[in-house]
Amino acid sequence: MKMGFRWYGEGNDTISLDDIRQIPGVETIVWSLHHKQAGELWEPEEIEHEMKLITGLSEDDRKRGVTKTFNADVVESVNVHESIKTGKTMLGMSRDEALDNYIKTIENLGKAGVKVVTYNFMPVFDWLRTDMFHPSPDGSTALYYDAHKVAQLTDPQALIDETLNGAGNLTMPGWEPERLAHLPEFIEAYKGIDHDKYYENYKVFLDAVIPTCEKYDVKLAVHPDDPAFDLFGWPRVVSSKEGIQRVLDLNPSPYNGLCLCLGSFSSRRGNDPVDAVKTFMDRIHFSHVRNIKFLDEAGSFSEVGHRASEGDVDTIGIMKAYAEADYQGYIRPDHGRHLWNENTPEHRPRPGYGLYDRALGIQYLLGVWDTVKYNK
Ligand SMILES: O=C(O)C(=O)C[C@H](O)[C@H](O)CO
Ligand SMILES: [Fe+2]
Repeated sequence: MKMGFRWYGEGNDTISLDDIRQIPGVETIVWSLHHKQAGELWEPEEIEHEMKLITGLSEDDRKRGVTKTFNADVVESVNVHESIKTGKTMLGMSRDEALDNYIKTIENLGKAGVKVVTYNFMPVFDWLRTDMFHPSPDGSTALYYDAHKVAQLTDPQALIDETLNGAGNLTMPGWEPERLAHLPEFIEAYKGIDHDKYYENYKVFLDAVIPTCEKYDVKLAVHPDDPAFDLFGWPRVVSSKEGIQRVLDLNPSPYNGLCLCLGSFSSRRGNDPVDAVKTFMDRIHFSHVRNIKFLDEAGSFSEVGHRASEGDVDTIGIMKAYAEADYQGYIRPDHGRHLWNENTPEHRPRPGYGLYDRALGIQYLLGVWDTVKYNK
C-alpha cells in the first residue's frame, strides 16, 4: 500500500509540499490540474510541469539537505463533463467532443506515468455538505451534513453559495462557479433521466475510455457518491454495494475500478464499509479512509477524527482488511477537521483540507496497518 496526501498545487493550497514531506509515511501526492474545467483537454506540457514539481526537489530543498521526494501516480480528478453524464450537448460541448478530450487526456497522463485517474459520476455537484466549518464539541470545526436543511431546500443555489463561501479564494472541484452558473440548464437536462438511463450513459463513457486506459496502463477509479444517496431528484448510481457492482459490470475490464471512499460510502445507512473493501478488493485501485458520526435518524452527520471510536465508521476494520490482503494500491486520509487555529480568516484552509487532522489520520491508519504487518 502507498499512503497518499491530496495537494491542490502551488498557490491553490494553504499547505506546502514541505509540510507534507514531514508527515511520516506519505509517498504519494494526489494531484490534479485544478484550473481545468470538466471536458477540457490536459496537455502534455502542463501535466509534466505539475508532476516535476511533485516528484522533484527544488534548489532550496537540496541546500537544506532535503532528499525525500514523492510519486505523482494518482490524479484526483479528471472530472466528467455533464454532456457525458446526460448524453446531451451541454455548455456548447457534445458528448463525443467531451469523450475525445477525456480519452486524449488519459493518453497524455498514461504517457507521463500516471497510474490511477479518479473521477466521480455524480450529477452536477461533487461532495455536498450544508456547513463547511461546523463547530465540533472539542472546539475544532468540521464538514457537516444537515439532512433536515437539505430536505427543506427547494433550490440548490443556497448550497452552492454556502460551499463557495466556505472555500473563499480556493478552488472547490465540482463546484466551479462558471459551470454552476448554468444550474438551470442542468436541472432541465436531468429531467427524465432515471437510474437505468444514467447507467446507460455511464456505459457509453466506460466503453469509450477503457480501451485507452488499457493501452496506457491507467486505472480508472470511480469515487462513490457523497453523500451516498439521491439528491434533488437526480440519479446517483455509485451509492451502494449493488450500485457499485452494477458499475463494475458495465465494463468487466480491471481498468474499470474504484476509488473506494469509505467516508462517503458510509454516509448511506446500511452500507458496510469493511464488507465493501473485502468484496471489491481486486477492483479498488485507490481508497479514501475517513470517519463520520451520524447525528439523527434523518442521516445528518458530522465528519470526525479518523479514530474508529470517534464515529460510526470502522476505520480499524477497514485498514485491517487492506493489511491482511496486503493491498498494493493507494490510500489517503480523506477530509479532516480544522484544528489548532487553522481555521482563522487569514489562514482558512480549504474546507476539509487542513493539515493537522489529515496528518494525525495518517498516523492512525498506518498504525493499524503496521500492527497487522508486525512480525518481529
Ligand atoms: O473532495 C474529496 O475529498 C473527495 O473525496 C471527492 C473526490 O475528490 C471526487 O468526488 C472525485 O472525483
Ligand atoms: Fe473521498
